[in-house]
Amino acid sequence: MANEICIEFDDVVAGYKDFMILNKLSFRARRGAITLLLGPNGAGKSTALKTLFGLLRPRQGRILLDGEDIAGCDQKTLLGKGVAFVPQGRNLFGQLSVFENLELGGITIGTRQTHARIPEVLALFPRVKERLHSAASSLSGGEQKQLEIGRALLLRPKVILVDEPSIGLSPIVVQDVFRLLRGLAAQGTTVLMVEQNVKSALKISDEAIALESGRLVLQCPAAELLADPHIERLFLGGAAVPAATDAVVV
Ligand SMILES: Nc1ncnc2c1ncn2[C@@H]1O[C@H](COP(=O)(O)OP(=O)(O)OP(=O)(O)O)[C@@H](O)[C@H]1O
Repeated sequence: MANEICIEFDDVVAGYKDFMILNKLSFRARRGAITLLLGPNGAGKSTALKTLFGLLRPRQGRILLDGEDIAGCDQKTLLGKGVAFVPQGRNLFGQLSVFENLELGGITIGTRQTHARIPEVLALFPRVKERLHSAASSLSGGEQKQLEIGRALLLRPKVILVDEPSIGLSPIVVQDVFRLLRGLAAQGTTVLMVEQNVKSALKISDEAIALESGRLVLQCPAAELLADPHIERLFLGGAAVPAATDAVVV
């Protein structure tokens, strides 16, 4: 199971209006692993997640989920297939309570099932649980991010897409969020993450994928990239590729 491919991008071209951001992007992500998307600003990392979640329709190429082409499916269909997305920034209904936000996360599975699953999600987040009837906006930034992830987990997704979860969080809280993602992966959830906090994210990731101008420039084990003394160069917009020994350089 550890080496099964869960997600595959195969020559995906996608963008906004006539401006293509992903230029024949191909990569694979293993089931139960954390795959980290890296690269300079504007490389297309968030666009890759959005395209996978059906927010952009690919102009070309295939996106396979467990071997099935899901390119162009809408979000409801994707949620039904077990794909959840935690976008960048704040995505809660601030005036609604924690509980009400969780209820909205279960809209596709019905009230009964949602209510049955809320306790299992809250068990992961004791601090959020204590604030169940408070307005979501009154939670700390870290608690809000945990609630967003919890809302996504209500659907018991097999794939979770997480875009820059550490933004605005203190280093300790970031570690909590990362530990949670690590725990989900250990239970078999496939995690695809974009994160600017590169070194911390590599420490909890299994695989690193670097994009540049919407193309794959490097795929290698996260630990190898972390050990590379030239790692910084990848994130300063240059085309430099570190000399990780097992790296697949495209
Ligand atoms: N809604 C949009 N309409 C038009 N262009 C967009 C839109 N969203 C993103 N872009 C452009 O697409 C390019 C890739 O953006 P994307 O957010 O995927 O990059 P990224 O690799 O995630 O970068 P960052 O690290 O800065 O978040 C950028 O040039 C961006 O300006």
